[in-house]
Amino acid sequence: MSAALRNPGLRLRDVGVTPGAVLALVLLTVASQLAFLAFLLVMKHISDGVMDTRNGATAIAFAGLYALIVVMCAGYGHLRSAILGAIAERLGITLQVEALQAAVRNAVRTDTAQGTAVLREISRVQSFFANRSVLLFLELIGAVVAIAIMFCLDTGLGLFGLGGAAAVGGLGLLVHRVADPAARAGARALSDSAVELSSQLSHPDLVRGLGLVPATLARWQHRYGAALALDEAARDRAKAVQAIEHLLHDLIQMAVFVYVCLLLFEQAATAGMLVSVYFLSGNALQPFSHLTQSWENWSGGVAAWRRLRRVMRQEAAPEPLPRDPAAPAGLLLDGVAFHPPRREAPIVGGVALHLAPGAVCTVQGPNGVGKSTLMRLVLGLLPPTDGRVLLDGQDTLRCDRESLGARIGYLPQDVQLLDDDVFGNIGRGPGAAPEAVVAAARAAGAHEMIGRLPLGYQTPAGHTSGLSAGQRRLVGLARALYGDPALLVLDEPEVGLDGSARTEMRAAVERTRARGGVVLVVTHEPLTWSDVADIRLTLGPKGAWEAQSLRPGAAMQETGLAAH
Ligand SMILES: Nc1ncnc2c1ncn2[C@@H]1O[C@H](COP(=O)(O)OP(=O)(O)OP(=O)(O)O)[C@@H](O)[C@H]1O
Repeated sequence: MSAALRNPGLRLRDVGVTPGAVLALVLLTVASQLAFLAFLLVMKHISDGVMDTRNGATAIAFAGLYALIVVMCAGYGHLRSAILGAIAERLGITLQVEALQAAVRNAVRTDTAQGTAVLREISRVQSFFANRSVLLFLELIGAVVAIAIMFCLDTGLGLFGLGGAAAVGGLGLLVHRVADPAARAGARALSDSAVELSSQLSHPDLVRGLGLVPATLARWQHRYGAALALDEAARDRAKAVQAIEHLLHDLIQMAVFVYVCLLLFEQAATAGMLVSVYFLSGNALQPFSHLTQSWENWSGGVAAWRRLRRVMRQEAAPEPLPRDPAAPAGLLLDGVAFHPPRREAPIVGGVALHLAPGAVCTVQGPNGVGKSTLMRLVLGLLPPTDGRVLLDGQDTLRCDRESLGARIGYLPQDVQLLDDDVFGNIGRGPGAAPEAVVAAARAAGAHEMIGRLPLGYQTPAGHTSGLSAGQRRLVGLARALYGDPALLVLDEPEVGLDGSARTEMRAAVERTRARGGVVLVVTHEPLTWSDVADIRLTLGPKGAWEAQSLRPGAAMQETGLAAH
């Protein structure tokens, strides 16, 4: 597809990672490091000067200074978290709508549910920003400064700091190598067992009706038990290695302490230095003990961000095209083809057909031949691999979706009603004019049925509403007819409807034709529509198609008559 893209690329700046925010984070980290160094100086002065002079007022003043520095450090930390939290929130808000649309386009284009992975990527990037790992590099700078100060104080001390950081970092890497695969396997097994159970529970009638409950539960309990054991073993292993990590950390700090004690005995150090170096070594080691985990979060966050950018670039909304003034009125299928990658033959093979205003066309063919796919191409939900579809000259793919949506009525094969009441479903959202909703319901033959519902038009219609399949179909048809659409697409509309509902539906199609709308009906029952239809489009395997005029003078493009 060569459509120009509306979204050429997602930049970090668009989601709140502005130079100002980055500068604020750097300054806050530098400020908290300086506050930490000030804290060390205070500790040194209390230990060296005040202890010797035993001046109570100075001790109280230093204690006040100490409290101030602690409060400042907490304040800096809080501000940093607030900035990161705001970035994460803005990222979610900015991306959610566009990413959801990209996910839907991806799901329609690839015919898979992989599009939803986009939403997972967003929360992965969000949690990366909300997490301290994002500050890894800034904290490492703090640790390097701490080691440099240790070197300045004493070369041996510096070597202790450097060696300790390497040892803690190395152990962290080892811990990660040992504990991480097990933790992942445990988490995956738990999530798989939950997915399995919920997929079984989404067909409760089938599971209960066929007496599958005990077998389902036994299977799930077995899987869940195994997953739980795996998860617990991984946790135990992680706890054990974490304890070793803490021990090493404490041992290194203790070794530093003993080393400075020895310097103290040789009068090469002071008591103040002893206290300060203890804290300094903690600061030097701390980022290294989380290094592997933080690095993992970094690479995971960056990879998720890259995948997100790729999908959003690939699935960007096509740039709307202006109306083609040369195109005839009605619906024009201009050599529409769909040949997905990795399929030997096309599913839709270059259909060329013009349906003038007021034409009714039935679409038929064996199961799985591509009828619904053709309807999705017509509605602009699926980008064709070749050709285009124009409704009154407007490309149905490269268009403003909202204004085109208002000109289209679509009853899919599997009617989905939204989690709203009957009124909101027919009126396609809140704020619809009541007369237009009732007119659409009457046109669909659904008004009487809705009147018999306990809450009438206010009856909830979502998937837990308890409406019967036929009732849902009638509400779906009323939604399709709402606003007198210029194009009405009905995908196997007769399924599940009784005789009188079918008669109403045919009448609705005839009324649409009479007011100049184009109607496409996918059907396995051509006889039901034979006296209403003007044109018959028959699809065959490997993209073959044939269009046939059923009435003399029915509007159809000549080239559309050729069988491929
Ligand atoms: N986006 C897509 N990518 C790849 N293959 C697709 C895509 N959409 C549909 N298909 C495949 O095209 C084939 C035709 O499916 P379609 O639902 O259009 O058939 P149909 O004629 O409507 O069938 P039925 O009469 O059973 O409803 C199926 O094998 C389907 O998996």
